[in-house]
Amino acid sequence: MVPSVENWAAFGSAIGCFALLWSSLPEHALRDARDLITSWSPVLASYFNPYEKITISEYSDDEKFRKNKLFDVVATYLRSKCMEGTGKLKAELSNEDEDTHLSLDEHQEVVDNSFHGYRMRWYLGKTSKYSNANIVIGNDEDTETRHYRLVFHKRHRPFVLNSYLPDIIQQGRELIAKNRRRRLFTNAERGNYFWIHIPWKHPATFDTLAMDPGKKNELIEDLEMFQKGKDYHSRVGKAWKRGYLLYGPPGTGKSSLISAMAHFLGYDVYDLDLTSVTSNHGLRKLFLDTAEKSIIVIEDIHAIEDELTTRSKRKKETNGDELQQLRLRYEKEKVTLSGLLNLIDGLWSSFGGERIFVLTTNHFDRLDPALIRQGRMDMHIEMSYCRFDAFKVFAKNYLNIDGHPLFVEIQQLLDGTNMTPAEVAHNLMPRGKRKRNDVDECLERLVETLKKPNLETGAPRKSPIERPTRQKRARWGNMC
Ligand SMILES: Nc1ncnc2c1ncn2[C@@H]1O[C@H](COP(=O)(O)OP(=O)(O)OP(=O)(O)O)[C@@H](O)[C@H]1O
Ligand SMILES: [Mg+2]
Repeated sequence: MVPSVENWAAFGSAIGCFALLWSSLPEHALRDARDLITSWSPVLASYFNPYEKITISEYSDDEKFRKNKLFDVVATYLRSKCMEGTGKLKAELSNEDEDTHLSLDEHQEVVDNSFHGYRMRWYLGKTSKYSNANIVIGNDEDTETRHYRLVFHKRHRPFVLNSYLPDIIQQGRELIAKNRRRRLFTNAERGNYFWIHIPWKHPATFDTLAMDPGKKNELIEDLEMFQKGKDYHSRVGKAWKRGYLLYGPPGTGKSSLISAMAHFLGYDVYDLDLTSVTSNHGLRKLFLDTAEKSIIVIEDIHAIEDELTTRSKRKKETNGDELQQLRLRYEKEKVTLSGLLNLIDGLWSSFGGERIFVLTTNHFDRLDPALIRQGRMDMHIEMSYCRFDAFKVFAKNYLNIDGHPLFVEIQQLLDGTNMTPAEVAHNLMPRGKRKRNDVDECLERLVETLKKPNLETGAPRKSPIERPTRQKRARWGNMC
C-alpha cells in the first residue's frame, strides 16, 4: 500500500514533535539517551542482521610483528579452491620455483561453495597495522596489513566452527607442506637478529654421497627413528631434538652430508654464523625463531669455540683498568660457550620440537668435551679419506660404471693412501675436448694422482689418518 499525503504529513509532524522534545531535554538526560542508543544499536543490528563474520588478520594482535599462520593457511586454501568467477586477481612470479602464482586481489570477494553447497563468502581487506597503537614505523605501506573476512549465515555457525574451519585449515596446511620448497637460512642483523633465506638448491643426496656404506645406513636409520620419534621423546621426557657432530679433514663431505640429511628428512637448513652474533640474548632469539622440521648448522665449531673460550679466559685473567676496558667491550660481545651449550642441551633446548643440530669441525681434538657429550651431540660421524667402497659410489655417479680393469690398482692405492673424496671427485670429472674414452682417461688420471705426493703439503700420501687418540676417545665417550 502506498502511503497517502496525509500519512506523510502525520509522520512529519511526529518527527517534528520528537525533535522538539529531544532539544528540550536537559543535557544529562541527552547524554544518557545517546549512550543507551550507542550501546544498543550493535545488539539491534545483529538481531536483524542474519550474517556473522570471522576476521583473520595477517599479524597477531598480541605481537604486532608476528605473522598469523592462519592467514597463510587460508590464503593457500583459497588460492587452490575457489578462484573461479573472481573478477580481480593478482599474479606473481615466484622466486622459489619460477611458477606464476595467482592470488585474490585486495578488496575482492570470493565464494566457496565446495562444502555441501553452503555459501561461504571470503573477502580480502586491508587495515592499518597500528590502528590500536600510537607508534608508526616506516612508510605508510609498511603500516598497512591485510585480513581475510569470512561471512556466513547465522544458522551455519556450528557447521563453520566444527567442520568448515577445521577442514580448510587441514587442507591449507597439507597444500603448504606439498608446495613447500626447502630453504637455506642464514642470520642477519639490523638492530635485532633475524633470518633471511634463499631456496635450498644443494644437489648432494645420500645417493651421491661417497662414504662407508655401513656408516651411511646407520645414519639413515638413526634419522628415520628420530623423525618418527615424537611419542617416544615425550614418553621418556626428552626434548625432540638430536645432535650430530661431523668431523674430518677438509673436502671429506661434511657439508655434502648436511645436504643429504636435509633432502632425506625434507627439513629446512639454518646455517648459523656465530661470529656475527654478539650476545647470548641474540643467540637465543635466533634459536627461538627457527621453525620446526629444521637442521641448525654451526660449521667449523672448533674455531668459534676457541674464540669463545679465549674470550672468557681473558676476562678471568685481567685486572683493574684493563678489566674495566674489557668489560665495556664485552658488554656487547657476550656470546658464551655456556650460552650455546644451554641452547643445544639445557633449559633452553626445549624451545621447539623436531630440530636437529649439526656441528662440523676439522679438529675434533680441540673441542670442549662438554660440547660434544652424549645428549648434545648424540652421534659423532667421522668423514674420512676416500676408500674403495666410497670410490665405487663416485665411479657409478660420475662415470656410470660398476667395474673396470683399473679398479684393482685403484683399490690398492686408495686403501693405502689419504686422498679426500673432493680430490677423487675432481679427478673423475672429464676435462677438455673428448679425444679418448672419458672413463679410461679419468681413471688413469686418478691412478697417476694417487701415485704422486700430496699437492698441497708435498708429503707422501701414505701419512696416517689423523684421528683422536684412544685416551681422548675414552674421555669423550662413545663415538660412532
Ligand atoms: N663424501 C663425499 N661424497 C660426495 N662428494 C664429496 C664427498 N666429499 C667431498 N665431495 C665433493 O667435494 C666437494 C667438497 O665437499 P664438502 O664441502 O662437502 O666438504 P667438507 O668436508 O664440508 O669440507 P670443508 O671442511 O672444507 O668445509 C663437494 O662439492 C663434493 O663435490
Ligand atoms: Mg664444509
